[in-house]
Amino acid sequence: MSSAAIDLQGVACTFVSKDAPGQRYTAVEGVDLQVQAGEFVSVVGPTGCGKSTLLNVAAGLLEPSKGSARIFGEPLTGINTRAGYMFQSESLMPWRTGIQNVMAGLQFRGVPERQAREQADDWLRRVGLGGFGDRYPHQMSGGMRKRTSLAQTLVLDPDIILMDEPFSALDIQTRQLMENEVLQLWAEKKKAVLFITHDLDEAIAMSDRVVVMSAGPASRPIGDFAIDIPRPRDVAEVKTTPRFLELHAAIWAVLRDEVLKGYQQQLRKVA
Ligand SMILES: Nc1ncnc2c1ncn2[C@@H]1O[C@H](COP(=O)(O)OP(=O)(O)OP(=O)(O)O)[C@@H](O)[C@H]1O
Repeated sequence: MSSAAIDLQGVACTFVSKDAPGQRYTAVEGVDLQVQAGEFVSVVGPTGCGKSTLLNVAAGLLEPSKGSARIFGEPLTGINTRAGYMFQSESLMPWRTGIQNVMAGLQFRGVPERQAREQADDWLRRVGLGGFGDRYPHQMSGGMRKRTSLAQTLVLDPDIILMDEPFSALDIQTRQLMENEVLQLWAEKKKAVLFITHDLDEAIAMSDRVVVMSAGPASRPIGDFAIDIPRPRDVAEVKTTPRFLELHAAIWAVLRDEVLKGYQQQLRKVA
């Protein structure tokens, strides 16, 4: 039996179609995807191919219509309690300060207030926000809110981190800083990461493996590339190396047609 951190076998997800409510739409089908403990895996693919759907399956937020999800060898039933999440959208509670946001998950788990505050304070410092814990989300920049979200996720010390385009709303400089910081924090603790992104450069720069999904319907992985660029990496610097460019060309050769198919489908939906 596989003891991968995440092991999706033969996963299919069928929804009632958003465009035609009487019909059903199979977003993903026949998906086998594993993330080993300590491995950083990115999933790329055309818009609407089912990347977030797979993440939701791994999170236990969505039960697959077919197939199975196992977490460290155990069948996943209900919410994946070994995982922490970071989504594209804001996850901070606007009525709580930064530190109160970071503490919330610990308090929910029954950690006493003082201990929770100490751990939250420590994580705020590690993400570069020491001394800013008393700010409310509306008093923070987009980058500070992301850092706070990162602290909120990591303070719970999850074995698996699920990230769905966490930095897409950030400007390019802040984004590169955050990507490097995530890599540094990941290198310290080596959690399993499943990272969803539209951005092939980001996927290659961050990951051990990049999985390419086909265009929908019934998307499935059609490419699986080991990223053999040495670590530690600086996400901006690696993009100029010959190996990065080779990998980029090889992956883009697979991804390009799917992106075009995905784009055509979007146009048909709009027409
Ligand atoms: N709850 C749902 N009900 C109906 N259709 C859904 C539901 N969730 C997802 N879908 C459809 O399944 C497909 C895959 O969606 P998903 O959000 O997983 O794609 P994605 O690859 O993450 O997209 P993007 O790259 O644009 O973020 C889309 O066509 C979407 O409309």
